[in-house]
Amino acid sequence: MDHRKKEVNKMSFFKKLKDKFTTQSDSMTEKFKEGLTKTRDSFTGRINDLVARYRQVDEEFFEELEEILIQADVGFDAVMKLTEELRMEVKRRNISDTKEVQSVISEKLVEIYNNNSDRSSELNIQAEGLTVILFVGVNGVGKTTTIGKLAHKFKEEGKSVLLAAGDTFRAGAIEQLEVWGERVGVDVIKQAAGSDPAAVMFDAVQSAKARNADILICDTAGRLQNKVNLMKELEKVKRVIEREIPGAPHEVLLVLDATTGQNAMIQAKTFKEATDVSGIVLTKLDGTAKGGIVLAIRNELSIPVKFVGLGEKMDDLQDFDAEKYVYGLFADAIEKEEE
Ligand SMILES: Nc1nc2c(ncn2[C@@H]2O[C@H](COP(=O)(O)OP(=O)(O)OP(=O)(O)O)[C@@H](O)[C@H]2O)c(=O)[nH]1
Repeated sequence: MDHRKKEVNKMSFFKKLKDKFTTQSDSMTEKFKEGLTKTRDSFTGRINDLVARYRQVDEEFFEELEEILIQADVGFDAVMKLTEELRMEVKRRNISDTKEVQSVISEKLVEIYNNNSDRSSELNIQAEGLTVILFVGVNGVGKTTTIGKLAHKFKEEGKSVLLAAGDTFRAGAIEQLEVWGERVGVDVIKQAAGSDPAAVMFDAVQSAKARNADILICDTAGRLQNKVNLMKELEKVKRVIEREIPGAPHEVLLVLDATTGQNAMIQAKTFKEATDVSGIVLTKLDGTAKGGIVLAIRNELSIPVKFVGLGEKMDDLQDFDAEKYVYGLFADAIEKEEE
């Protein structure tokens, strides 16, 4: 009986993920696997190597593991939390074989992500009436591309979408948004460069209401140099939107570039102080070997990652899902897991 119980316990998290994600091929899971190739090759490759070198789970093993996790941008606090829980779990389940630990690591990564915030990863979309989504973030992180991809996603779902060119500050920002609008087939509400972003938002909300649009996605300027100005501008924009539609904006999404590591964390902290960020979009996760940043963000900021950018194509913006993410990280080992 005891033995059987152990076998059930050993029906590892890897096996669970394998059953869930490989029995029926799901294009979203494949995207996570593909998009996380760089991280998998380095981070997971190093974990495999660690497991191969250590037969026993001892203190040195944990120390090396901590280093690997920190180098993958998981973030110091999250790493400490993770390894502390791992130590307990290894004791509790009486695990001595390092191979088994890999699956427990993946399980703990999901737990740490999912337990860390009461806010869900799902977008707050209104069942009826207009949903307003405000995008914030510094220039160059992929904000415009993400707005375009998200507009495409909503259109595919049959929703009517409108874009607001609220970045009136950066040269070319309005035109760039228009290019995306044309590509996706949605209209862009704009004014001349240099005009008041709050006035653009007012127009955009009026148009969205007049057209009975489902979703209004608003771009904003990403000036960070002066936090007080940033704060004032975002407050004003939000006030105008809220006055027209009580309860809006329904989401304030901060776009961060995963390849910038600690810089992204600093930006996130500044924006969090400037405005009430409801979710993060982490772009270019496919372009970094340090995909652990997803966990650092969740752990240090307690803001859910709502979307991740896993490539440059229109359908490369994916809803974030912790299990799919971990599957992407450990895909090779999970697929090899025995039946
Ligand atoms: N590989 C990859 N590239 C991305 C992703 N998201 C955006 N990019 C690319 O990043 C570059 C910058 O994106 P843009 O949307 O143009 O961003 P930007 O105009 O520099 O700045 P903002 O719009 O102000 O953020 C573009 O070449 C995008 O194709 C992603 O998830 N993966």
